[in-house]
Amino acid sequence: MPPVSSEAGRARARFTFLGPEGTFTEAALRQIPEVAESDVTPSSSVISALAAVRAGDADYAMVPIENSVEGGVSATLDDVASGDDLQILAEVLVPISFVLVGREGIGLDEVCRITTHTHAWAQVRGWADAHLPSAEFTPASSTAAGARLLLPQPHDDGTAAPAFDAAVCAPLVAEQTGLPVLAERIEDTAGAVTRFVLVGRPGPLPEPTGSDKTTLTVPLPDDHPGALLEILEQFSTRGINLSRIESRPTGSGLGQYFFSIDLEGHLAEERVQAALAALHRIFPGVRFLGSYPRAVERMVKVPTHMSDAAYRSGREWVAGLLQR
Ligand SMILES: O=C(O)C(=O)Cc1ccccc1
Repeated sequence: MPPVSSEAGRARARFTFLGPEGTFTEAALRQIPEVAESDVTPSSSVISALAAVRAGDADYAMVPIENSVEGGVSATLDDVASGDDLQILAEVLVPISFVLVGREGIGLDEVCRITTHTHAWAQVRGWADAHLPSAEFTPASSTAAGARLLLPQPHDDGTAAPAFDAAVCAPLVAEQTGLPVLAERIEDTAGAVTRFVLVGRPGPLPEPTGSDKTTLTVPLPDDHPGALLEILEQFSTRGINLSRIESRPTGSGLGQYFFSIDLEGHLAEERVQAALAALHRIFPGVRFLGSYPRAVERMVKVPTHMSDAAYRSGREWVAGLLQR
């Protein structure tokens, strides 16, 4: 990422994340070296974390964007697609494994009410169907927030039972809270990975590394036949590979969609600039959400005729023709 910057006059950068302490998002944030020297404050939702950045109450927010099993995190994809512009500065991958923690004194066979984040539930549903078929699920704002609902609440006199019997969360949360672990490694798919992004306000781009991604959203006009094909053509004719493309409803009516796209390349590259300029010509609502290094390095192989040198030489040739 570019050098971490804080608002004028403030010495330390301010980071926020989908909290509370112990979420997978916090594990992602702790992978950013600059965080050790910065102020870190949890947010209670993805939307409030991004709102804090937009309002200038935080400089950066870490939020989940995509899971290898469950797909896109709609709260993030939708929020960055509208409102004041934001910019992705880095991506982080976190391997995901879940435990089931219980409220004090409960056994696995007594669990009737489970809470966790919807993305966690989607990844343990098979295990829950097999082991706790009649348990009822209630969504929580995050895995760690769900687990904390099993602790005696500050206003309790100790007689009220928690509203839930068990929660699905990271093993770290069991250590942090002392909640008993009822079952371990309960994910249905071993090796699941969640991708998180560090988001700031628009500013300088991270330097190109040759192993970069660029994220965009493209709203689809409903009177534009072949729109998807036209979007894809801008990338394919310039040899640009897409690593993610998904459609999301805009929320403004049935049939209104935008595409959320990750492509392999950096805005500093001529072929990416050319594709974006063409997209903007056809779909003026296109939104640039940042160019940043891939978490796992994979150098992009650019065909010779799509290289910066080839673009430059084409431009110079045309300029020469005009000067004859
Ligand atoms: O709730 C969390 O801990 C999160 O960070 C969101 C999430 C939930 C499930 C898998 C990955 C991330």
